[in-house]
Amino acid sequence: MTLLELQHIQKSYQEGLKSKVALKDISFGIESGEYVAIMGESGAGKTTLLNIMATLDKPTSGKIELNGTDLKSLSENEAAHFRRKELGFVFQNFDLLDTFNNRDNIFLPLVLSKVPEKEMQARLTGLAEQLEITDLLDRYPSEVSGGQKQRVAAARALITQPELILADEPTGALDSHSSAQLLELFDQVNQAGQTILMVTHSALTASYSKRTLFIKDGIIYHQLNRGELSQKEYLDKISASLNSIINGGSVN
Ligand SMILES: Nc1ncnc2c1ncn2[C@@H]1O[C@H](COP(=O)(O)OP(=O)(O)OP(=O)(O)O)[C@@H](O)[C@H]1O
Repeated sequence: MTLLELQHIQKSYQEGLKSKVALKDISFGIESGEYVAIMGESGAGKTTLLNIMATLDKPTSGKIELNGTDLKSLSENEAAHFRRKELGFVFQNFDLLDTFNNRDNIFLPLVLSKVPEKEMQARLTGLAEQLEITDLLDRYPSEVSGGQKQRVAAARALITQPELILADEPTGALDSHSSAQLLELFDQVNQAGQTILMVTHSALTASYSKRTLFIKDGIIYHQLNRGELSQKEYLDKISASLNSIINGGSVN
């Protein structure tokens, strides 16, 4: 079943009198249960694309549907409701609230959805252990490191068990041990049926996905499927594609 469908997405930003094209013509579909990475050079339009899929921004033209809902037609209120219900965000700017401790930050989306406290606690225990944040739950976001904040934010995104997880550089602030843990957790939730779409600069992070899309010049320039490849073989292919794309060579 197609979960997310983008057709001829174009996005321009107004810069004074000039208009700058960030996305020229993007079309692709994501099936329910897929695990997709999006790569591309700095400025290629990855965050722009993610923001459009997250209903935080609207395309200038083109069609985008999630589970049959036309995301372009949602009002601000409808978009907020939609995000809470359907999406889990693991974004770079964490967005944790400093007036709540980490536990309450993680619980916040469940409180908004009126999930009983016992159920909230049950969901948190395993997640916190896997992300190694159990000892940090009583602290405030300002009292933990950038990498720890990122793991708290990941717990907050995963605890709602959203159908679609959108991640922007999910391992950006993490050391290699924490990165591997988060990516293993992503693997598990993906195997349990949740769909993941992540933007990353890291070929290693992308090698955990099942499919990698490369953006260049505002279009999907190339894509790779992991298929039966080992993670190492897939990583080598991603790195080779990235090199060719950056150096202007051909990709295969
Ligand atoms: N609000 C904005 N106003 C004007 N231009 C913007 C805006 N946001 C992004 N851009 C431009 O659109 C292009 C794509 O930006 P975007 O942030 O999507 O790239 P990216 O691939 O995520 O880059 P990075 O890897 O560095 O985060 C860039 O040229 C950027 O300068």
